[in-house]
Amino acid sequence: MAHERSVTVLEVGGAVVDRHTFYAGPAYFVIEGSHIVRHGEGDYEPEPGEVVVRRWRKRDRIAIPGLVNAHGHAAMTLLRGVGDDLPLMTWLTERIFPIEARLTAECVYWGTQLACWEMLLSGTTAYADMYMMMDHAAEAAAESGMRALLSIGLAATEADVQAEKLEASRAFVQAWHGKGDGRIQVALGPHAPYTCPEPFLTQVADLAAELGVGIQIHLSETRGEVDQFLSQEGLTPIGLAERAGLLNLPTLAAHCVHATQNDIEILRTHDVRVAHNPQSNLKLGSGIMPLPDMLDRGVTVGLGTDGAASNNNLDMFEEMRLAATLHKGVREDATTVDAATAFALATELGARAIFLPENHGTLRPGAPCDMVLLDAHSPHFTPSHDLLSDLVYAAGADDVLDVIVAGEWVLQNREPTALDAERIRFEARRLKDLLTRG
Ligand SMILES: CSC[C@H]1O[C@@H](n2cnc3c(O)ncnc32)[C@H](O)[C@@H]1O
Ligand SMILES: [Zn+2]
Repeated sequence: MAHERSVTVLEVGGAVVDRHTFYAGPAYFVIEGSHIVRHGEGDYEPEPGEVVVRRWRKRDRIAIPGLVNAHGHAAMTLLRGVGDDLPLMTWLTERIFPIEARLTAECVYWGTQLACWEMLLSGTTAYADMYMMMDHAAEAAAESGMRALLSIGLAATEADVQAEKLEASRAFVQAWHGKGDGRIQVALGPHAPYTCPEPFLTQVADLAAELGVGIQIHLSETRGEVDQFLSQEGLTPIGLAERAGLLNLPTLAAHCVHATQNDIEILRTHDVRVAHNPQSNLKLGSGIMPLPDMLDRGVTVGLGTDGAASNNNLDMFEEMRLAATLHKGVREDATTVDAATAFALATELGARAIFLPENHGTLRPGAPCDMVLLDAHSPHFTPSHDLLSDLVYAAGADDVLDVIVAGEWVLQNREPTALDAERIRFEARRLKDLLTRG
């Protein structure tokens, strides 16, 4: 007799398992605990030993893997609309840093809850976040049910402040790495070479090696940054990060807009993961990252929104579509970054970029059940010639109805199950008034 296993069966009207495998019509998934064990076309047929304990009938839904936001600053949702239409350095130093100096722990907590709510509503199940007062961000992330890679953003030029920040990062790793049934992961977060002197970057690398965690950093975001390092150090910011020893750790580098061909070789050699943030880079006037070159050279790239004050939303459907269209225009070649590639950037490759294990960002057997259910009756899927095309070029956040993470429903009919949307709205408005008063 076959060993009995309790399973949940989910029946859907269509599904994308990964960029290569999809069902244009009825399909089913068999879920055991938090993981997918198999999927198939049509109606569910039990296999020996399977005891169906729950059956979710969702033939009016299309299942896709949860989207992965590979770079952001979650609590900046409270700063949405602050300093629009300015270049990065003016935006940061004249508008963002002064208002961030007024942020409190409750701003970070409610700003992160607001970000999680917004991300769930647009089909994101995992995200990377670098910010301040991160214990409060971690608490909010854990409560949301999402997966998150979290880092305290480190920016310090004085030795005593640097030492203090390193100790805070050590404590944060000890408190949160692996928490929430493994959904919360921690990395060290040196903000950028222009806010962290090289010896400090090396200290961060040494601490990451000691603690067994990775790194998130901003690199080569603007031409001005690259020119500054070339003239002062004779190296690009990516070259400097390599010299400082950072790239020997698992590293997630945000932006890399002005990466040179030599920089791309450095990224490839060290298997650095890159977060491409096309909307933020355009809005801040930073430029366009050489995505096709990176992909051709085998660099792992994910997509990110960056913070809500430079995007100005956290919608990964928009990033996916922009990544697919922007580079076609730049190269004057409609075959560049096709729909399957754009979809992979927002799912499977994004998961690799933020160091999630094998199979994350897919609905393959063995993958965690991190799934988004879209409205199959939406005009965007009516009629459907090609599901991947519909997802990348037509669909949007409004098509998201339900979100499941690790087999648990975290959004049901567009209502979060673990977050209190009304309270988040109330607190966000109250805190905005506090932040901007007198
Ligand atoms: C020290 S916590 C993180 C820090 O990063 C700032 N930030 C937000 N967006 C960007 C960006 O595109 N480039 C560089 N820094 C950015 C954020 O405001 C925090 O101060
Ligand atoms: Zn950033």
